[in-house]
Amino acid sequence: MTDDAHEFRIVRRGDRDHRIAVIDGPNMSNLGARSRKVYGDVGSLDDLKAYVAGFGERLGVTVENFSSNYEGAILEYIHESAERVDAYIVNPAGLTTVGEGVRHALEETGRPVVEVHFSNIQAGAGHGRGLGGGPIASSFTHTATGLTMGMRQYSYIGALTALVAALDDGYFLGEGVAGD
Ligand SMILES: O=C1C[C@@](O)(C(=O)O)C[C@@H](O)[C@@H]1O
Repeated sequence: MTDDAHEFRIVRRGDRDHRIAVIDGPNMSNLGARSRKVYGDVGSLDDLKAYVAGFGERLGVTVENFSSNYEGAILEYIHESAERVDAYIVNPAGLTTVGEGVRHALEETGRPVVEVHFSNIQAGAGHGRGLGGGPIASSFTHTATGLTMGMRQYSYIGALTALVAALDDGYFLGEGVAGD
């Protein structure tokens, strides 16, 4: 197969350069040294950031990466970025079950928020794409716009692609419902 066989063509219904913030929470800075079984072969958090930003470029949007091991730093980033970004993708990582402050800050931006995880955090113990120890309950999902998980780094690509389609779709984000 040629490289071309692995490319896919991107056709968007809009052409606006949306700005999408991708936030990685505590422990993601250690990505290169984490469990291969759960996190796959991404070499480092910087590699992940470059991969997601590069995909954003191909989609015609701007990806703004932010990561921190400190909850307060994540809160301050959300507060100061809310005016300029169109949507958030967040891997709450170590804050997944306890991140009420971050969840609330994201909710208060009024922007779409897609939660992402490498693993399927709801999978049972022994599931190939789960965390190993069995399911955990995210405190983010109940106010998120959407969720992608269980597909390692591709969860981010799924979130980004769906968000761009949604941002291009005036009905999705507006008051109206398609068909109104
Ligand atoms: O750090 C992480 C990463 C994670 O959010 C994931 O991407 O699968 C899953 C969380 O349970 C864990 O604490």
